[in-house]
Amino acid sequence: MSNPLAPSTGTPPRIAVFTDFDGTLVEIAETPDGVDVPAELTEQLDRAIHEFEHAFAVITGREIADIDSFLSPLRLPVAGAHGAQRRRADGSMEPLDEALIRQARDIAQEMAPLLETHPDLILEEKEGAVALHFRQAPDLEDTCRTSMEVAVAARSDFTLVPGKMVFEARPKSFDKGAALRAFMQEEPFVGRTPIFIGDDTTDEDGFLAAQELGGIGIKLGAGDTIARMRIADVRSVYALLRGLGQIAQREDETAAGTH
Ligand SMILES: O=P(O)(O)OC[C@H]1O[C@H](O[C@H]2O[C@H](CO)[C@@H](O)[C@H](O)[C@H]2O)[C@H](O)[C@@H](O)[C@@H]1O
Repeated sequence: MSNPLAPSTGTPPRIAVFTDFDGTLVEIAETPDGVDVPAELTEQLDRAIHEFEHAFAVITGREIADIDSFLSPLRLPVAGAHGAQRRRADGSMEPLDEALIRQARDIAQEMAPLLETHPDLILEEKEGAVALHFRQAPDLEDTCRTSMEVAVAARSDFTLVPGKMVFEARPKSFDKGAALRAFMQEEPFVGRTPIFIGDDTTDEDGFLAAQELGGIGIKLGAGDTIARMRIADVRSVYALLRGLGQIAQREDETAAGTH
């Protein structure tokens, strides 16, 4: 597939757009529940869905239910819990192995004593994944890492991924790259050129998958990355989505002869 931003001599490739959520569509907040979702964002995404002919999905560490709640009334295709959960564009769910759900629950339970001792820590128990947040207690970073390492080491199906002031346990068989590849095999994504936008280390798998499929990874902010493009911040993501949406719509109108 060709680079969607390169000069094209024929019909421009249609794009499929994938974005991370926290730190990409919304600014990082002090707590997982504390994020501010501006009305401008849901309006922008509502437009984007139509401009990208529904080839738009969120790929996130959050649970799908969280994304639905934050972006209500939108119900987008979403890969949640780092891909362990996946809702396709037709609304159907990819089933998740019960054993993985159970193991994630067990990891969460093993963190209970730590939470009792340190109430500033926040635990998110997700379907198939667990996040232990230490943003309110940065001194406990090493304690959190060790506790999660021990829990994950006892379960060969799981791996530990560090995020922004958080340690997350997720199944080894899922990551954001695998989620992007799964979407790309389905309508309306199939045959399009993927663009993945993200800000965090867990987004690197998404950048790699997008680029291996002929598309582009776009990283927000500083830090090492394999993404081929970089933009500054969340506001730039809104501007990028607006611009890409306008181009996609204009190309459709031109192809339909209405321009
Ligand atoms: O893949 P993402 O969409 O980037 O989700 C990654 C994790 O994001 C959330 O935690 C992060 O954002 C919180 C709110 O801004 C912040 O308080 C926390 O310190 C960050 O780590 C979310 O709570 C996790 O479940 C996601 O996995």
